[in-house]
Amino acid sequence: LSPPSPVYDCIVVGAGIQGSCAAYHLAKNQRKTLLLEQFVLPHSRGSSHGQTRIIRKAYKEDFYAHMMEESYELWAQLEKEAGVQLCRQTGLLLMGPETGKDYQLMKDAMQRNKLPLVILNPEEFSQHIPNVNLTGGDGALVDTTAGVLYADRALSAVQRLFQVLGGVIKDGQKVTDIKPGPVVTVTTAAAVYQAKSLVITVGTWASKVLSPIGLNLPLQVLKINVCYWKEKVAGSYSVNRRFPCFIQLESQEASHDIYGLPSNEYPGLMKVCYHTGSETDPDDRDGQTDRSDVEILKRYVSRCFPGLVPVPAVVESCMYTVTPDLHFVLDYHPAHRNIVIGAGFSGHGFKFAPVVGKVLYELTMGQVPSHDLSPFRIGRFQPHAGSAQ
Ligand SMILES: Cc1cc2nc3c(=O)[nH]c(=O)nc-3n(C[C@H](O)[C@H](O)[C@H](O)COP(=O)(O)OP(=O)(O)OC[C@H]3O[C@@H](n4cnc5c(N)ncnc54)[C@H](O)[C@@H]3O)c2cc1C
Ligand SMILES: O=C(O)[C@@H]1CCCC=N1
Repeated sequence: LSPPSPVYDCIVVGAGIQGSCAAYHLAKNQRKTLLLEQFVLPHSRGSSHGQTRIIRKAYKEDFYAHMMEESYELWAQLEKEAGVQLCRQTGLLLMGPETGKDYQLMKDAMQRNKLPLVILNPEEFSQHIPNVNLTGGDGALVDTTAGVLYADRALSAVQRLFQVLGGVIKDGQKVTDIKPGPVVTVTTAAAVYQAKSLVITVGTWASKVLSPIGLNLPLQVLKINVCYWKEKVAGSYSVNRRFPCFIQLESQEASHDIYGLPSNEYPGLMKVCYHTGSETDPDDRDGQTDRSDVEILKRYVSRCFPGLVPVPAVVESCMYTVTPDLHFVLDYHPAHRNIVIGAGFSGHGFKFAPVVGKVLYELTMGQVPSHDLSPFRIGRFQPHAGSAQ
């Protein structure tokens, strides 16, 4: 007979970057914590895999800019604790119609928040960034604080730190049942676990996990084709030459943003992606084969990045979980205050993970969260539901 499982202070379901960061903060604050993951780690079936993500303070909403102030500090602390480099500063080039709403809002917010930025006029642009064609009428600015986050490395570093702090990870254990109560009971195929509180951070599986416990959120799951493009001259868009990350707003080709990161993980290949995709079931991601976004990217790359071969050399897959307003969900379950949810990261959540982990920990402890969580409340979808302060 195996000994009964202990009652944990907290169980975190889902070991992507958000759940792993929440687990890390719990363990750091002496909470006896279990992190459950359905797949054997590491895996590439969710949203946190792949080698790179953009980190930036350039946001049109002040609340994101404020959260990023702390997130940068927490990433630096994690780098120190883990003894590995997780961020590399390259700057972020933002391009978009000078008179367009998004470009103006972003520029205004950066100036309002006194973020370091450099505005480039067309002459300065072609002098400093000769291998990109700036569209006529587009403004260009650089968020100099921005750069590349090493995603896979960050995820394994956080999970390792969590274990060093005494946390327990059980992978290959899909949670199949959650019984709410003062002590929450969580069932996997292998075992039954109990905890005083539960954090649910299951990425694109959120609807599947939350609806059996009475919560239906308006989340859409999108498959993203992650495209890498070959440099005609190897190294011309390389991180080693400090080529910046970029975001293109309102391009001629696309109704959604296009973004890219310098060549890095696959030398000679630059990552350029479309910030949307086609709806999918997370358990059948590879069954979604729509590539209309790649056609949009080919036209954009051909026009604006003349130093790249305008056909992707590598296409990988990832998924977004998108809310109607593109803001996250960080809140208590409306009916169970000891169940805390982090979901709907809408394709831009990685850079916030240390601060998301911290506020999920604070909600679990019933503490006043260190950031205003009103933009992230479940009640914005369900006006009568209760929510975080
Ligand atoms: C192509 C792409 C580019 C992106 N670019 C950026 C960027 O530049 N900057 C940025 O900040 N963000 C970016 N993002 C967004 C960012 O990567 C995500 O917001 C973040 O990774 C979401 O993490 P998560 O932990 O919520 O989800 P996930 O990483 O998917 O983690 C959820 C985990 O829960 C597990 N799980 C699910 N159901 C169960 C269950 N029943 N039992 C046990 N475990 C379960 C899953 O297997 C998974 O491991 C990008 C995302 C993609 C896809
Ligand atoms: O979050 C980010 O910075 C990137 C780039 C813009 C679109 C989504 N992810």
